[in-house]
Amino acid sequence: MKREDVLMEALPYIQKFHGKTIVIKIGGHAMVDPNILETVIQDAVLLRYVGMKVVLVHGGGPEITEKMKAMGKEPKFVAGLRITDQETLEIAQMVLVGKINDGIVSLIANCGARAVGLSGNDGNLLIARKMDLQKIKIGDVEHEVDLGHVGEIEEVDPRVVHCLLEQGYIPVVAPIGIDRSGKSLNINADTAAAELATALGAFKLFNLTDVDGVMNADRSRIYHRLKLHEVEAMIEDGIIVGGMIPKLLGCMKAVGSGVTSAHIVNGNKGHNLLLELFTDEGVGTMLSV
Ligand SMILES: Nc1ncnc2c1ncn2[C@@H]1O[C@H](COP(=O)(O)OP(=O)(O)O)[C@@H](O)[C@H]1O
Ligand SMILES: CC(=O)N[C@@H](CCC(=O)OP(=O)(O)O)C(=O)O
Repeated sequence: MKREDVLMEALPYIQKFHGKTIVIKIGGHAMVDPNILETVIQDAVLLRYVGMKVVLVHGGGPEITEKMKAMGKEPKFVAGLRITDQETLEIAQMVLVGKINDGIVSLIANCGARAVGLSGNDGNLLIARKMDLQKIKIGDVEHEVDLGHVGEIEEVDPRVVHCLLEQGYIPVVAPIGIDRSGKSLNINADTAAAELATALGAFKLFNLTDVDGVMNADRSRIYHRLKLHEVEAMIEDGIIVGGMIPKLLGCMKAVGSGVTSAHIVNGNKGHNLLLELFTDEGVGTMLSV
């Protein structure tokens, strides 16, 4: 394909997406290489300059795990959610708000746009409540597990994000929520991104992770297009497991509540965000109703 053909293929998409809101979740596994993260940020800034309203939500799971291990703590997960005691919550806040959020805001500035970092307590953005006990099966016996300071989002007040978008800023959101008494809660970043996309009435939700998309049972191929009922069946059949569960539950909720499509894309491959958005074939998995 000639270089001008690439641009001509993108043009109708650029026109269609102008003025639309896109929520991009950058997973911790898509931030391991700083050079790749910089490419993702360059893409996000480009989207902002072609007239899209860009909101970033970031994770940081691998870095929280690393810090926990360095402090002699063993990380434990239930259905992709981290069991969070008081010390783990403090580590998560330090890593997510103190380090990663700040780093992304600086990277955006280096790429020539303006960003503002937020977490769930800013403008009551993510109001949550402590998550109920989770049921897990060990052998034939069902156990109830308390996840600790893990939040389930009750309400999103997107006004602070709207204000920033109107003023041309890129909001960068860390997945820490607050409960109604002002206590912080650790929230899965995929869930936070999906709830935010829904509350903003976003056009698209993007999930940048470390696999090319949603894969089949033996991980030999990816699905480029999936419908809600197909994903439901894949979760039930155990084809979708671990960290992919909150990702897809979030995408399903967003798409079921009016977000036109949700995309799972490999964030570790250069400019995949642009390729998924602006080419006919795309590169990852697109989920729609
Ligand atoms: N059906 C599936 N297709 C692709 N990946 C899957 C699937 N089920 C589970 N996974 C796992 O989900 C992981 C992505 O989730 P996670 O580790 O939480 O990433 P992130 O930090 O980007 O949020 C993949 O690396 C993969 O191991
Ligand atoms: C409750 C819960 O699991 N919170 C997550 C928050 C960060 C996150 O979701 O990061 P990724 O997107 O990189 O996985 C955690 O502690 O790992």
